[in-house]
Amino acid sequence: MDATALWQRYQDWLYYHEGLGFYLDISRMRFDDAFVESLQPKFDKAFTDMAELEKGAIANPDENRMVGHYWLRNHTLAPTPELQDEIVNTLEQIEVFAEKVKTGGIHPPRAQRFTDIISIGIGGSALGPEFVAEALAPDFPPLKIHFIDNSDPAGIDRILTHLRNSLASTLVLVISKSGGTPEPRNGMIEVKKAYAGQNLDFANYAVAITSADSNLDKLAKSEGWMATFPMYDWVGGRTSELSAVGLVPAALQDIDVQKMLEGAKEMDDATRINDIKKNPAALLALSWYYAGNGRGEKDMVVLPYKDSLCLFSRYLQQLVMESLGKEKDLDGKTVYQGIAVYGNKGSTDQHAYVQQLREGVANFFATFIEVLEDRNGVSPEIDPGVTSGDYLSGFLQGTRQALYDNHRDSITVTIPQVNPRTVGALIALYERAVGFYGNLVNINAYHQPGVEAGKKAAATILDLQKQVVEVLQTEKTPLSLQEIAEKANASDQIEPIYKIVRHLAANQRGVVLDGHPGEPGSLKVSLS
Ligand SMILES: O=P(O)(O)OC[C@H]1O[C@](O)(CO)[C@@H](O)[C@@H]1O
Repeated sequence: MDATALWQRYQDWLYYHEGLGFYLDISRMRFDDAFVESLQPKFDKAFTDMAELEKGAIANPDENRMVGHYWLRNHTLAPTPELQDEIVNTLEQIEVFAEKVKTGGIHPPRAQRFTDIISIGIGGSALGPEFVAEALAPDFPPLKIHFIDNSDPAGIDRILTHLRNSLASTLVLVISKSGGTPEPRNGMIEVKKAYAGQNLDFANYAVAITSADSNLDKLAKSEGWMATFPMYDWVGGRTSELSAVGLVPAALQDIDVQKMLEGAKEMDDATRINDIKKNPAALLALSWYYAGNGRGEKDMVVLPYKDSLCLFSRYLQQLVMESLGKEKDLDGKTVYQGIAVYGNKGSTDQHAYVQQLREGVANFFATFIEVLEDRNGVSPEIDPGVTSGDYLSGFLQGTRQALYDNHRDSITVTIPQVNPRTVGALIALYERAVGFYGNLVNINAYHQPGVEAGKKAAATILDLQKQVVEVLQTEKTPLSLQEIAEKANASDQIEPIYKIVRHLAANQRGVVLDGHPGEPGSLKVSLS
């Protein structure tokens, strides 16, 4: 296509949202009108199903749940007065609590103010708050946030070491919808021990965000934690950023949560329009479908050209891949659906993997996220008449062009500024696009059965570890791996047993390995 035709295509397909100053450009996706027409029936169904979902239909049939994250930013849409009240009341509670903490009305026993937050959670209970903190927290927030989002002891130590002199003024958020996920539980227990180590009563510092009656909820209530905020069963973890999960940490950092909700609501309104061309989420879903033939054949590379948005790709990784990565479709047919997502930020990635994008295997489509405002204030000139922001903008245009010239498609999302409204809008846009795409390919985008398999396997390993230790305690003489396996009634588990004892031996857990490390079969295992 020549430059004139491309310019025309750009104008024909450009979506612009006036209220948000938001643009979506899908002109560099090479679909034609016939393709759009062919998807129209699928979109008709997607629009109808989405409307039903918003009215409270059981859109997550496997878990028998409603899917209501859209109600969080417009409570009047929630299907019952009780739900509507709950949404309004929780938001009010969050704002009142955050204000009191920030102004010292609620303060720790031995300090005038809370200065820091440790936020403990994983997956949807971490990625949104991490993304939003990076994107929107002021340079000098009233409370500085630190995240424990794993069961990595060294990672936990790092945070606790940084905070060892300010633990007495650090508020702990424990975020877990189910209240039973092992990683946040481990983090919470370790952090609790650190407080006890400084003679601080953890309950005076801890806040739970979880579902009613979960183990975490019960613990928080029985120990009299500072506060608890609810997670609802109709909000999935990966769409929970605009529930208490994201709003509590955001409000504590002085991020305008009302504006985030406002931006999301405006985007929700825009993505409720039943016309593909006038609906930015439909345009995204259409582009994804086109790129990967509705089978996820191409990866989504997300390139925000703004440092503060660098966690957007990680956030989207869960939203897209946990939602769309499914073995079975809604009819029980094996489909192996999904779209792989990765990315970091431009132009940094130009000096990392863009080489492959431009010239290597063409198994992706790019999404550029462009921010019109370079910085708050005037930029100095780097060269006569040129700023670093001009460079960044040029790099984006250049990479987009270079990819297109080599038959690599791209989408460009443009926002005027990184602010609470535009971030709320981006979150809402992708939530809806994922919902539409799930519908187009006929999968349940709201469950995650695959994650359970890994969790069960991990639990089995921990049970096996207990058995192995019992065998070693009973036997008292060095044993081969084979002997341990037989005595533990786990003859088919020699390799996991080897990994268990090697890990214990590496961590001063009283296990000794004799023999050549490179020949695991020769090892004798005993307790020291
Ligand atoms: O908030 P929870 O219940 O601790 O779950 C954390 C994450 O674990 C998952 O259930 C599975 O990884 C995610 O969907 C969720 O965001």
